[in-house]
Formats: sequence, C-alpha cells, structure tokens
Amino acid sequence: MNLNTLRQVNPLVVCQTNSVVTHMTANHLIALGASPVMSEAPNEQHEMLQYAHALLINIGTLNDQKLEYMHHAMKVANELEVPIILDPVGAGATSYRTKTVLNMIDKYKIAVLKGNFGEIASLVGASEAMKGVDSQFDGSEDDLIAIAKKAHDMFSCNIVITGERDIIYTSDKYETYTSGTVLFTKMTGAGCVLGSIIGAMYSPMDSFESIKYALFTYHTAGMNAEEIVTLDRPGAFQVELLNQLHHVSDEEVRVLFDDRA
Ligand SMILES: Nc1ncnc2c1ncn2[C@@H]1O[C@H](COP(=O)(O)OP(=O)(O)O)[C@@H](O)[C@H]1O
Ligand SMILES: Cc1ncsc1CCOP(=O)(O)O
Repeated sequence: MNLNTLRQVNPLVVCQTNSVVTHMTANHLIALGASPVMSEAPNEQHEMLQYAHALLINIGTLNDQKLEYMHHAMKVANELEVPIILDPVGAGATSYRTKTVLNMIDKYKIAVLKGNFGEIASLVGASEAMKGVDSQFDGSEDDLIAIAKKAHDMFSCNIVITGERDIIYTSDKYETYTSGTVLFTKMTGAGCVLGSIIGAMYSPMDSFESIKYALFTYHTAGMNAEEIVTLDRPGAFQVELLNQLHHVSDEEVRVLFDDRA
C-alpha cells in the first residue's frame, strides 16, 4: 500500500506490543496516517480484529499472561485471515523467548517475521548472538542472505532482518539494503516501530513490494529527520521522526526505489 492509499484508508493495526514501545508505536502509526489500537483482552479480539488490516505481535516484554493473550489473538487473526506481523524481540537472549516464538510459528500462519540479525539467527539455530534485545553482530551480506533463506525455508513466511544492512526475503525474491540512518540505533524501539509500519502497509497480494515500501518509507522519514536534527541529537531525532513520518510522500519514497534501480 502506498502512502496516498494508506492516508485514505487509515488502516487499523491491532497491536499487542511491549510495554517499552506501546506509546511510541501508537504515535508513529498515527503520524504515518494509520490507526493503532492496543488490545489484549481475549474476549474482544473477534470484534477488534474484524476490521483490522494487520495484527502486530511483539514479544518484547513477554510473560505468561501476555502469552496467553497473544495466542488467542493470533488464533482469531488466522480465522479472520488478518495478516500477522511477528516481532521476536529478544529471541536468542533466553530460551523462553526462543521457544515461545518457535511455538507461535508452528501453530499459526505468520505473514511477516521481522527481527534483527541475532533474533532471526537464533530462531534458525545458527547462533546465540543476542544480549538482551540487541543483536551482537550484524553479519556479512552473505551471512544475512543465508540466515534469511534458512528462516524462509524453515518457517514458510516472509522474512525481514534488520541492522546496518537489511534484507527482505520472500518466495518471490530477496533484496538487501543499506539505507536508513545510524540514529535509529540511538533510540529504543526502532525495530518495533518498523514492525508496526510493515503491519500498516502490508499487502498479502504483493508481499515483497509492500514490505519494501514500508521499509523505504521508514528510512526516508529517518533520513529526512537526520538531515534536520544532525547526528549528535538523538533526542531531537525521536521527535523529528514523527514529524517526518507525517510529511513523507510517495514521491520521496520513490527516490529510494529509483536509487536502487
Ligand atoms: N547502522 C545503521 N544504519 C542505518 N540504519 C540502521 C542501522 N542499524 C539499524 N538501522 C535501521 O534501524 C531499524 C531498526 O533496526 P534494528 O536496530 O536492527 O532493530 P532492533 O531495534 O529490533 O534491534 C531498521 O529500519 C534498520 O534498517
Ligand atoms: C529495551 C526493551 N526491553 C524489552 S522490549 C525493549 C524494546 C526493544 O526495541 P527494539 O527491539 O526495537 O530495539
């Protein structure tokens, strides 16, 4: 979905995300032109997901109570054919998180699995490269492609791995990217917000291009914000990112596509 369409449709993204980024996720989705709702109660999921464009499941502050709520929402989302974006925050840091995510992938149809290199590498059994929620290394481009391919083969869903270099790997094709700004690494939740934006822009009929559009939208807004605040003002960047998500246009996002053509 491009930005003009998104701002007309105002897609509803139902979010069960972590307590660190709940507020910022809602604000970034609103700035973009989407409609967030944070909803956990099992007994409202059927009504809530009825009109949802996507369900975002982010395990960043997981506990058994939240896990029960997440399972319920994912089951309903699959029944209603609402795409699930799964962010396995901290997978690999603890076996609780790793096992939880593997079990979710086993039980439900996931549209997009999006994580940093350490998270996705841990899920495919390739490494234990996580310290808390941070990937301990980004891997070479070859590593990135190999891990994304393995994840795609094992989990049969669209894979996004983020870091200094990103990859989108779908059954149609894969590409790697180095756009964005290092200021994303200076705020908590940069990856979590991206997951929500993928949810808002995701189109099951055109998985690869819609995920790429979401990534490029986020990166364009981030690069625009960096230009205004400069690299030594990570605090100002967080505010400016919201402004730039509000203003970013299809024409600007297309520039990133053209740069890569
Ligand atoms: N060094 C970097 N330079 C430019 N963009 C980056 C860099 N590191 C991460 N990003 C971007 O920041 C966003 C979050 O990625 P990442 O930091 O890997 O996620 P997480 O917060 O889940 O660990 C992605 O859009 C990614 O492309
Ligand atoms: C700091 C922290 N602790 C638990 S969730 C969270 C936020 C992680 O955000 P991201 O995965 O985007 O870095």
